[in-house]
Amino acid sequence: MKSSARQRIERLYRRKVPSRQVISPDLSRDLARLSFECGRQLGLLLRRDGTVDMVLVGGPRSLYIPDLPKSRGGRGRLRGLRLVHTHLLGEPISQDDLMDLVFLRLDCMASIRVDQHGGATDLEVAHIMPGGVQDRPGWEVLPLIPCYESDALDFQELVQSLEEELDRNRLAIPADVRADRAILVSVTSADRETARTSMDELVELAHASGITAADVIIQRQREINPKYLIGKGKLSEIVLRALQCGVDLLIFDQDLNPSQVRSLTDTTELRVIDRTQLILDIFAQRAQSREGKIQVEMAQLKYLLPRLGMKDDALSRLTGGIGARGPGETKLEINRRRIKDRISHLEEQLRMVRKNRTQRRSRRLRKETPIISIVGYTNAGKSTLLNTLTQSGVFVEDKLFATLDPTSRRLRFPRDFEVIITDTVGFIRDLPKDLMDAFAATLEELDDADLLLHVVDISNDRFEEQMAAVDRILAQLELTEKPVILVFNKMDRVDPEFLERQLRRYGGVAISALSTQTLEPLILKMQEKVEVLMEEGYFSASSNASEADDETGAEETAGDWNEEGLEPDHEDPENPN
Ligand SMILES: Nc1nc2c(ncn2[C@@H]2O[C@H](COP(=O)(O)OP(=O)(O)OP(=O)(O)O)[C@@H](O)[C@H]2O)c(=O)[nH]1
Ligand SMILES: [Mg+2]
Repeated sequence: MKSSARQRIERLYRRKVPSRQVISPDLSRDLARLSFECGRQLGLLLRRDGTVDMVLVGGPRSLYIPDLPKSRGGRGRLRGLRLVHTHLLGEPISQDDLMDLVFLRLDCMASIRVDQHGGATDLEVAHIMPGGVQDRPGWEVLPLIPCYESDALDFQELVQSLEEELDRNRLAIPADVRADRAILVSVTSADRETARTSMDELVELAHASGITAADVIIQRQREINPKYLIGKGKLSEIVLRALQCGVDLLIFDQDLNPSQVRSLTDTTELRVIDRTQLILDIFAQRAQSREGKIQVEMAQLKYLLPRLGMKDDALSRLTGGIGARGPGETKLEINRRRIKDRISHLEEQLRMVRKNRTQRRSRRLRKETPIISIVGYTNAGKSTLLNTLTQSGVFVEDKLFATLDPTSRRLRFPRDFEVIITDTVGFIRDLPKDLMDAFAATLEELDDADLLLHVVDISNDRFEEQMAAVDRILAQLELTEKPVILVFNKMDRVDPEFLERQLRRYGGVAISALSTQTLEPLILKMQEKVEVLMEEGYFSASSNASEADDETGAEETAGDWNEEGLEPDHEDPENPN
């Protein structure tokens, strides 16, 4: 470019537009002329007060906007900058222009059409639509205005009404809810039904983490480009929705690799987390025991590690997690070295916690008390069942993952023998590999279980899928050899005929964990199973058991064995927990 042209372009920085105008007629004329002479698009990023923030020089057909500094105000706000640029071929506002309008949350995007003599003909202005109407684009392109009349459009009024409407949208939501809202996004090649199902679960997971879904966007595409994951057009829709809902958090149903997170956060300027991180967040909120907490922190750190080494700001957004519950406090604190040190420290602690537990457990094993463990998909009603069975105050809540730590209680059967019954954390489909360890640790107790109660929420439309997910995880944990009672819970919520059909098909017992009266068949079945196990000598491995056998002749009748064999335990004050 000639140096005279360069000088003239630089002088644009000194220009100022009256604050009521998008652009003044004389500045649009000068911009058109200069742009025509260099054969390049020129653009001005203008502040609200009409001063020039940045002068942009493009090619004949395009303009590249560099990274803008982080914007004020954050969510639900316009950036306070507008872009006015030239279109040398007299072309209308383009798709790219509209994308920039949305991604940069500009006050407005304007183009000056330049004719073949370098004259400024018309001004075209587009702005975001704060209202968000279904199936309508999130922007509006205003009718052309002749450039010499460009001062007729009241820019100040336009911006004010846009911001007012955005504020209204935002303020319509109570303040305490506002902070914890997100747009849930799924980008998938799966069929509609699968995508929907998975999304429903993500909504539930978000709920369990205390987050409301402001909107749900499912993008099905045949092929997924791993680099961009999602097309620019769709992404702009998401950014618009976020702006319209006053939300700054996106939760993806797919696991995102580090570079996907980076490119998404960079483009959208929103916080982006994936399903794994959401589950980790839930684990972090719910973990009670020392081991649970250690496991969750380890999983969080392991998730973080490969994501280090990206730009600082992206990292802080990443480690900020949902409510800054991530493991890191400040940017500086986080580096690979420290994280690795922390992980080995945690591993060491974990070894110690486990050793203690093994000792505790072997004490318990010697006592010969059968252990029954309740397993099942999350929200199936496991804790409720344990509660009702034992009248104990185990934490029950209508959220996914209400339980993260196994809770044990003693239960005395009608025939007066005792078992230990343990609750477990809910299983979930597609548990990410990295979470499997944390999850398995909370389930290690299951190794000791003599009998599993597989609780199924029969009132859930997808109970079969959930049963399969649980079976899969049991197989992964190598627990398939254990005897299982299939328990169809929430029978109060389904049609009796339907229930009958399922019972015929799968076997098992139906209950409503909420009501003690319905539990009898289950209790009888448990009793029966435990007795069978006892008859099979299931508990006679240790020396204690053979002593008991000698004294009571357990081989003859299980009843005798029950009456006397476990007697000492009834008074044993030791809490198995
Ligand atoms: N209608 C009905 N609701 C039930 C029944 N059993 C449990 N629920 C409800 O289901 C929800 C989940 O119960 P929980 O016992 O917390 O489920 P959970 O399997 O322990 O869940 P996680 O610990 O999160 O895996 C609660 O709102 C219970 O009140 C039932 O028999 N009938
Ligand atoms: Mg529970």
